[in-house]
Amino acid sequence: MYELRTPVKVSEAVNRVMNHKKKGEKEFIELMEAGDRYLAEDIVADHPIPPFDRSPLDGFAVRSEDTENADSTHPVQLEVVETVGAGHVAKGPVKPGQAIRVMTGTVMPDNTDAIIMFELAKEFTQEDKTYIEIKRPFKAGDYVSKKGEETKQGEVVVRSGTKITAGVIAVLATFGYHRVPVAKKPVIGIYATGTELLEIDDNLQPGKIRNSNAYMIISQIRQAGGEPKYYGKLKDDFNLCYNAVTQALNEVDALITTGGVSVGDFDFLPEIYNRLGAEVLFNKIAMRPGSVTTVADKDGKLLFGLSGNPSACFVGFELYARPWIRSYLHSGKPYVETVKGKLTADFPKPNPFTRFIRSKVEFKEGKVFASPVGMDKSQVVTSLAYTDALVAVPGGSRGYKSGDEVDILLLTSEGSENPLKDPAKSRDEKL
Ligand SMILES: Nc1nc2c(c(=O)[nH]1)N[C@H]1C(S)=C(S)[C@@H](COP(=O)(O)OP(=O)(O)OC[C@H]3O[C@@H](n4cnc5c(N)ncnc54)[C@H](O)[C@@H]3O)O[C@H]1N2
Ligand code: MOO
Ligand SMILES: [Mg+2]
Repeated sequence: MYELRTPVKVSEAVNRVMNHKKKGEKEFIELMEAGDRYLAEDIVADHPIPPFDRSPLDGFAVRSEDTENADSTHPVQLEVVETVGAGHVAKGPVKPGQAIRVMTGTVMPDNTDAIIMFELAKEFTQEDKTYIEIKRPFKAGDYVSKKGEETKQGEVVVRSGTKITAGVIAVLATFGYHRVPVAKKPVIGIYATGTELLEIDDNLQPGKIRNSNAYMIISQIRQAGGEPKYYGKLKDDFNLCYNAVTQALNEVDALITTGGVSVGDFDFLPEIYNRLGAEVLFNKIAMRPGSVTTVADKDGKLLFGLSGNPSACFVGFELYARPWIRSYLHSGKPYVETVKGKLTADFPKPNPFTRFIRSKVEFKEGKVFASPVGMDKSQVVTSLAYTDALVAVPGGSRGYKSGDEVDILLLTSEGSENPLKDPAKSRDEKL
């Protein structure tokens, strides 16, 4: 006899998982290794940017008051007394009637307050001295890049929980972070269960299939920012599975299993959670695929029991494991980002439960479009190759037509601060 399970809504299942979220510790790593990690501290400017008044152009640094009366009929001539490149500091202060030739990035010489770009100054030589002629006045501050105009000292420039992109790396380097405070990656164990599973280099045999889920999950964990620890595959044998799960739990921050979580005679995960005394957060979700997704907590460690069906396994990971991993990484945007967009094809199947249709997203002329990819069944693996979005359609709907507005979950976006909502029925379906 199998137990009757009570399905929870998708949003409720996400909530229950996130009620058990944990924040990873902080660790310091080399800047060169920090790409795609998550900041574990606010980055505060310990100096202004720019750190000094500087020239944003190749030109001449002048005292603006010397140019006050310049016009095309009464040009002003200034003697060029020095040439300074970026990285150098002018030797002396500029006296009335003098100018200094400076390159882009050079600190403003003392007494100068304006920059005249090369193109606006006529240069000439007279008796071994160089002069410039200017035919218009310049104001104090003209073309000067002011100290702190970009960032003031003490400003928070990047918030803790931000994913470290190339741009963040530039900021970290600017402020001298050769060691970067990042959130420690959660170690996520993976076990694939199923007597039918072959290694990927095995030839097919009657009744057997290759284990694709484990490798898919490893990749999903990496993309979410976690550290996968692959333990291999297990035959459907209760004691073998129970011991393996118990052992692995000692070594990981969370454990993902695939398969064996439904109501079949050889689906042992439910009894394993029971025997472990784990708190089962839910064991049925009102969604397809992935209705059997089960999550349990054993002494503060989460066990994600993902379905054996590849598409159900994929979706279960994205909806429940990914936000947990992202919040472990301190991400301020742990949830999957949802946008409104249009379906590009009919999806005539009625939906008793919320359905996540594997899709490919496109942005055209400022609008978002999602095209379902391939067969929409839990068992399917090949359509996953083209999936970068999920179209969420609500339970109880009659099916959808091309052009209908739907919720689109963007799997390659950094994420959202807003928890995933259950998709709402369209207005005409409610009538
Ligand atoms: N009587 C019922 N039967 C089933 C129900 C139900 O409610 N009542 N739910 C169905 C749904 S929905 C799903 S989803 C599956 C879930 O099954 P399990 O999570 O227990 O997974 P398995 O039984 O172990 O395998 C299912 C399927 O997936 C293949 N598989 C398993 N592991 C892998 C892997 N690592 N790589 C690739 N493919 C894998 C396996 O061979 C099976 O074909 O249960 C339904 N049944
Ligand atoms: O629980 Mo399922 O709907 O075939 O994945
Ligand atoms: Mg099963």
